[in-house]
Amino acid sequence: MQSLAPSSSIGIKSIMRSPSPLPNPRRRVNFSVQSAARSFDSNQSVSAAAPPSAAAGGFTSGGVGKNRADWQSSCAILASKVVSQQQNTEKTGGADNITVVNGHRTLDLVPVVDSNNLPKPLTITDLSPAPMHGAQLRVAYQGVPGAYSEAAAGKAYPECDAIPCDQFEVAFQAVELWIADRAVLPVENSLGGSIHRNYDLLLRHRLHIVGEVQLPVHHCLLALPGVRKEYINRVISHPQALAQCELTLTKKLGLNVTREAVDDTAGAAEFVAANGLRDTAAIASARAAELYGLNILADGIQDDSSNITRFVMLAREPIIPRTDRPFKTSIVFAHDKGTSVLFKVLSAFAFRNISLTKIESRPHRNRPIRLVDDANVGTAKHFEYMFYVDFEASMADVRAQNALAEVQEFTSFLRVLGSYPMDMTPWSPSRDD
Ligand SMILES: O=C(O)C(=O)C[C@]1(C(=O)O)C=C[C@@H](O)C=C1
Repeated sequence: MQSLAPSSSIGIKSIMRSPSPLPNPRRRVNFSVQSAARSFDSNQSVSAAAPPSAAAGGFTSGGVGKNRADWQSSCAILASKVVSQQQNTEKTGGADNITVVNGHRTLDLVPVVDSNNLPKPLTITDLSPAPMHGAQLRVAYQGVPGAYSEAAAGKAYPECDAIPCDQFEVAFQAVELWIADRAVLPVENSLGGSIHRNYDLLLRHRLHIVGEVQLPVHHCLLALPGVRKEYINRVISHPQALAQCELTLTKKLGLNVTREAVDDTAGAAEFVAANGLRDTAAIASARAAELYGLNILADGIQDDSSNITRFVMLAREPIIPRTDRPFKTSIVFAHDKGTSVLFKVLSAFAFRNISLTKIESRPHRNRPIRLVDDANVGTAKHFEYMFYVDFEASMADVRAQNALAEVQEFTSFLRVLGSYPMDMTPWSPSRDD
């Protein structure tokens, strides 16, 4: 269900799903482990790697989302229905197909969109029963069909059965509970920056990063057939997508209208279609336009042609790191003596000529603030952080092992989130630019 929520601090109103009910009791899962690869954590525990076949995760060819009907029936997915919204649209009394939108008369060409055939996102309440295991790799993503995350799942695992989830958290849990085999989740965008929620969830859950994919994100402005740009008084989409198109919307398209945030881009398209909103446009993919029967009013509306989102692939077990192709390793660490450790950690990589590709810091939830003196008396001195670092080396590389051994001496907490093949796909700008 969706309902209107108050404006966010950046002045974008959110259309959010109502709070999900509590999860069903979890099923405990057991799985065999092998001892080929190690991952460090704060307790110096060792977790094991999957065999290479599972590790590779199936980079095969084909389409996304086959056997959706099977998936739906076996999981009894709850349909998340959108609440009809009061529209700013008035129908003329007599003429059958004429609609007046914002004072403009237009032919009413609203198509009958039957999105019932599309898989509905998993919700937290769907997470108890594991469905029958088919041959295809089941890949959880956040959003509804037509979301960029679905495209990323298809790029990562071309033959996969893509499973929509209504929240990132649900995608994590779907893998943990064996409902899905992998999750593909966005972590950063070249224009909008990091998707912090997923950094926090990576720490809270015990999944391993087993790969990455970079997806060029090509946004379109979508509206119901017959609706023209002049009729639009609201644009809705995922907050990242709104941010990625802000300049184009205002400067190029002159759309100085209300923005509202929704859970994902394709969900915005579905919302416009399902509610017959003739005064609202959605920012989403061309595939979403096709799936929900919308027209593309403008194509390639991202502010920069190099609009790329990086997704990570998550699995229950790590892969065996290799050195015969470029690998990346992601770690997270903290130190109970504050941030001064950062320099030492970074130098452990610099001395070994290991390039860093990303540094991110997040608040340390268990220890948010550091106090002035050891007796814990006095005013707050500074915030405490968890640091996330990605570096260009495999855990099978001795340089990386030595660097991490050194890092472990400086830090009070260290966890390897994953060591995985880098996405080396050559990048080219979006179609129109
Ligand atoms: O809304 C979608 O379609 C998504 O897949 C989510 C998401 C994101 O979280 O950043 C992914 C890629 C784009 O950058 C915009 C939105």
